[in-house]
Amino acid sequence: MPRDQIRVTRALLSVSDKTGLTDFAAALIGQGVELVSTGGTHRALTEAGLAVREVSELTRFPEMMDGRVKTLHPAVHGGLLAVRDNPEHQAALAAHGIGAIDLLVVNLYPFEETLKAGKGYDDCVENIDVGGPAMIRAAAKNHADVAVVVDVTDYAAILAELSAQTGSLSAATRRRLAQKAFSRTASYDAAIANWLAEVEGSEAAPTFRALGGTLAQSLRYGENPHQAAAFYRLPGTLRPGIATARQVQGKELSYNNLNDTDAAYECVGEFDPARTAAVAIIKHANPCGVAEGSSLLDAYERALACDPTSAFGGIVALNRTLDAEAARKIVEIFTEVIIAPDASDEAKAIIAAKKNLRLLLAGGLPDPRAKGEVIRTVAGGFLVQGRDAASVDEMTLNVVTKRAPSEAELADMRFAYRVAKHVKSNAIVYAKGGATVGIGAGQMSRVDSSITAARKAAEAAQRLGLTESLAKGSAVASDAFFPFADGLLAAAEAGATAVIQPGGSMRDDEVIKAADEAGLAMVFTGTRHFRH
Ligand SMILES: NC(=O)c1ncn([C@@H]2O[C@H](COP(=O)(O)O)[C@@H](O)[C@H]2O)c1NC=O
Repeated sequence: MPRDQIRVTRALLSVSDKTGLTDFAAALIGQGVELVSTGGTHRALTEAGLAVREVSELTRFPEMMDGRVKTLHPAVHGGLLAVRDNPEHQAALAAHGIGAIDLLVVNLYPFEETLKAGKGYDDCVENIDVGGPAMIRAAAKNHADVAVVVDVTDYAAILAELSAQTGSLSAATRRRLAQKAFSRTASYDAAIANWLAEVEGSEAAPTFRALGGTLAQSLRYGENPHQAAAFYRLPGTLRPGIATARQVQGKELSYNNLNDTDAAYECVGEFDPARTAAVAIIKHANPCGVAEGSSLLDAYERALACDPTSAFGGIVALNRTLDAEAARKIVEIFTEVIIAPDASDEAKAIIAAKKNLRLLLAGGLPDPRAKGEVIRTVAGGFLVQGRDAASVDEMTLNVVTKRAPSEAELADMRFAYRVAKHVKSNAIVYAKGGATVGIGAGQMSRVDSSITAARKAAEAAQRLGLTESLAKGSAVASDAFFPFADGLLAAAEAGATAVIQPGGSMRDDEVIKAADEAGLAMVFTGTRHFRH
């Protein structure tokens, strides 16, 4: 186990982000610490009137090759890696005139920021730090004798400890700093590896997978209060979504809010704002109402009508700039989160009256066709797959029944299939006139989802004082094939006249026959939209 206290007598500072640097360095000098630093850091410190040696004095080499080589030298790495109570290491230091370094302060070239700024290939390559991670890893390995600081937010705590412990840092602090240092270099390298994979187009299953992120938000708890949780942002994400959205107002977001808002925004992203206004209302990551409309207000009212009971306490996602009319209507019922590309000032003022209501502005809509990866953990591992970027607009719809769908039925089929992609399997969606009228989600049997969706459509009609179910004359979408005719017949009984499904069941013939007998028009897409 490392010695408990190490006295800090010499520090090497090499930082790209110079926030808080001069105050920190001045306080270190005040603690009697000798400072060494690299070019730009040295410049900043001397300009502030601080006494600091340049690293080239130690290495007896100038910085060269645009800074690609400045600290990659035994005079630096020997000073970081030497074990203090190892006589051979000490003899090597003495023989080569190398001084030990007790504290390393490094933050890296801003690779992630360069990526985020959308800079080109050459800029990204130039911002891959090599000497910094090498020093960080050396100091972190040798945490028995060396402390390594990689985060400017740690400066204050380090100074407090140095001053409380008369210039020393404890083993516990050094271990904590070493852990953070290795997490930093790992997430940095992950960002680089994933960027290259994106640029070059990676293999489907590379031997090694790097996953790295930066804390976006500590969360009070996870899905349940007894689960710890936090939200991490992947580096370089430019696609608008939950991780890039700006929270304008409202209570702190919870784990469930983040998960549900993600589902809501991905769903509403299916609807091109240049073509139509659209709203998705989500509960427990499933849509409970989705609609297009002549305006956001119209779309919201139609989405809400599908299942207002479930919509209570839901997440509302809109595909256009939130306007005052829609905002006024949305705040009439309890809503957890609203997410939109933007909001008018009037809409913001209306939402502001509800202090707890979270308003997130994402700056744009996620492109549902954009390639990307989705990752989920399983016990002891994680699963990686491409995002479901398939769109019904690009599918060939094969009419398999005697009756071909009408134009209106085709439009409803497409709408229903677009929504079904975002409903947990087994997914059944009834839609009419560009609005869902009944959704069955997450049932273990497809026929149960059909029945649930039909019940929802009947209840929606009752609420409106109508005698006929809203499913009457609707199109029904199924995310995967009907294995038997029963689910399809349940839909026909509920009043659907048109069916869209991938097809591909061993019993497709039976299902098609049942559809013909019920007078339905049915199309096969050939593409499944499972979502588990
Ligand atoms: N090549 C090297 O030997 C090297 N040593 C340190 N750096 C980085 O240079 C930056 C600081 O440079 P400056 O002090 O010149 O502003 C730090 O982000 C540090 O991680 C290096 N740069 C890149 O690899």
